[in-house]
Amino acid sequence: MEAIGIARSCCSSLPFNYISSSSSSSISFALPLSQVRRRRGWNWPLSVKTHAVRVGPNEQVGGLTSQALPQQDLNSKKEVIDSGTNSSSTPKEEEIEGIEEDGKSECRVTHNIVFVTAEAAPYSKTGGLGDVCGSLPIALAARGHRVMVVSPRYLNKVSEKNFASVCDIECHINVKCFGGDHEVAFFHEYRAGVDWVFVDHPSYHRPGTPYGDSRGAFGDNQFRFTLLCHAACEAPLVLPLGGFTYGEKCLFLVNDWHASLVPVLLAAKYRPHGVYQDARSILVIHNLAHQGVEPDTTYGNLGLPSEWYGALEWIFPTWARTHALDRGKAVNTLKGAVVTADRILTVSQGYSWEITTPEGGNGLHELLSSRKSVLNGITNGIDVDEWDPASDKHISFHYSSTDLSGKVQCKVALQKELGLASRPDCPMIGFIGRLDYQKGTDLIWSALPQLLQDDIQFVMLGSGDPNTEEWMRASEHNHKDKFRGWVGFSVPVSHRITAGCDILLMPSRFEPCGLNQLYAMRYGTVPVVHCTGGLRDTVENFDPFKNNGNGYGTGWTFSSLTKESMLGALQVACQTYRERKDSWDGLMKRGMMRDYTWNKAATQYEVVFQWAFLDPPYVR
Ligand SMILES: Nc1ncnc2c1ncn2[C@@H]1O[C@H](COP(=O)(O)OP(=O)(O)O[C@H]2O[C@H](CO)[C@@H](O)[C@H](O)[C@H]2O)[C@@H](O)[C@H]1O
Repeated sequence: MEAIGIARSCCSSLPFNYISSSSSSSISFALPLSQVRRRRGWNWPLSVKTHAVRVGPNEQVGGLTSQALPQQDLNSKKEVIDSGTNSSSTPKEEEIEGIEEDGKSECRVTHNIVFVTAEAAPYSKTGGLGDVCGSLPIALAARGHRVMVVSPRYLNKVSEKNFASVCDIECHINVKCFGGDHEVAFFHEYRAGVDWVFVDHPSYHRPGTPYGDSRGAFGDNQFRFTLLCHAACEAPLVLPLGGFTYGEKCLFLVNDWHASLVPVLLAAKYRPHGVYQDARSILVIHNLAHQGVEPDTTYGNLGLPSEWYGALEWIFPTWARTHALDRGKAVNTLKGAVVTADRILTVSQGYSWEITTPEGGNGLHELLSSRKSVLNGITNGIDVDEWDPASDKHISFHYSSTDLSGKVQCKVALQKELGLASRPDCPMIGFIGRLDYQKGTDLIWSALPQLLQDDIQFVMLGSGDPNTEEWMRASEHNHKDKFRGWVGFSVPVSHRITAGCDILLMPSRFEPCGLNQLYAMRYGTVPVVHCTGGLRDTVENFDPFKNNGNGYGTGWTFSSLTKESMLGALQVACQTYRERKDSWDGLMKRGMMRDYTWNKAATQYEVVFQWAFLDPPYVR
């Protein structure tokens, strides 16, 4: 094990690779963030005033090393931070983009990165989390980082084939939680430069999605994802992937509540014993609406020391309690990560602000606001190979921004597939997504009768809320000539809808980033979206007069979230489609020509990685 020194007080202790900061006004240099953290008044004792610091060079065991930042990099980094931040603000995305030029090729400072996630496509996917954790690791590996993704090995009849090339590496560990020892095994595949590691346990082998089945969420999800987190903490220490472990100096990227115990475990279980002193963790929030909240009596099951209860403690407000004797006491897994992670990221900049407001914070806005100094947003990229209209294997005709002729052929093929009249000139609107309150499908439900009075075709693909599924089936029955409701989950159909439609509708109540509007724009399908979160950040509202009358924008954003404003935006979009072909062409082409690559986002992640290593890790 490497040399670790336990330290001096916060104020004086800086890891050896810090540069002098006495004249800096930047918070990152003037005040170690762990100290800022301690001043926020969170609900546990603040008495521990020391933390571990590295006292010597930290050689890695693995092949690619996490190096100490070269002095020259630190200087340029300092400039980036100092130039755009005042003493209390978070570095902005523009600043993150400011050093993007540097990152076009391979990254100069590489890390051992461990993604922890409940989903990673193509092995498992119920939504955007799977997409992101299936692509971003590959983009980071291509830039020189050593990357591992740790996720459960879900086996149901449908998903088994997704894990066909994954091998048992015959490494078993016992996880102590839920009152016993639970043996988990590790499976592995090295693909696209990434170590895909799967945690195997009988609780991951059952019909349904990763989270539930037709009867609702699985009752033991807290147990299943507790296992995942414990196993993910062990993986870098015990798995000799390619002959070498990742070792202790790694960077955990923990995604959503399912992975949120990882930073708590690092702080509560490992660091007090001298392990993972040089590791960092970044919480990536894809959706704050799900926080992994369970009764407080379950805390003892999590394998955490009792004195860390405060990190997860969660008291429901009075109005949210179920009866007079309900004291509202719970444990909130995501909150634990918000408290203990070294940095926090969301999947768009707009959403990173929204979650600090009472409207968007799902009860965590005050805590998140208190961590603004380590909170950033980076807009997701997309897998531009999987989603490429010029080569997509799921569509019969191909096209590009320079030759759009295949697009209308895709539309006619889709109309045929769905049994709708083949009408190349009829505006075709699509919706793809989870049938969930978040996605605003209730708005579509209430607006459909009015919408279908117009001469349009409308196709919805989705699964989720049973009532909405039933409504989709009934609407298809009642509007056979205009509406199709495809209930289920089908990636090929989602590609064909994205290619075949003219307009993609996304009336999301909130949208941390949103991927479908990005796919749509890449396919020349014009998004009409509620102006929120990542939708606001990524869809530029159409203005025919801007740009010397040549037009500006890639779609329509409507606000407020009402049936009327949504119908209004759709009406304008359909009218433009019918009457302004030149404007429509401009909208399509501008959307198709944008840069959606993960490489762009990956360079921004790298800046945040550097910031994470500039501060000492979280210790209580
Ligand atoms: N029935 C179906 N059949 C086939 N494919 C389907 C489908 N339903 C959904 N999909 C696919 O699942 C993905 C959903 O992407 P979203 O961005 O809408 O993610 P979601 O809300 O799940 O995730 C959260 O995480 C992502 C990633 O960070 C954020 O973009 C988002 O805002 C946040 O809510 C897309 O690839 C979509 O095509």
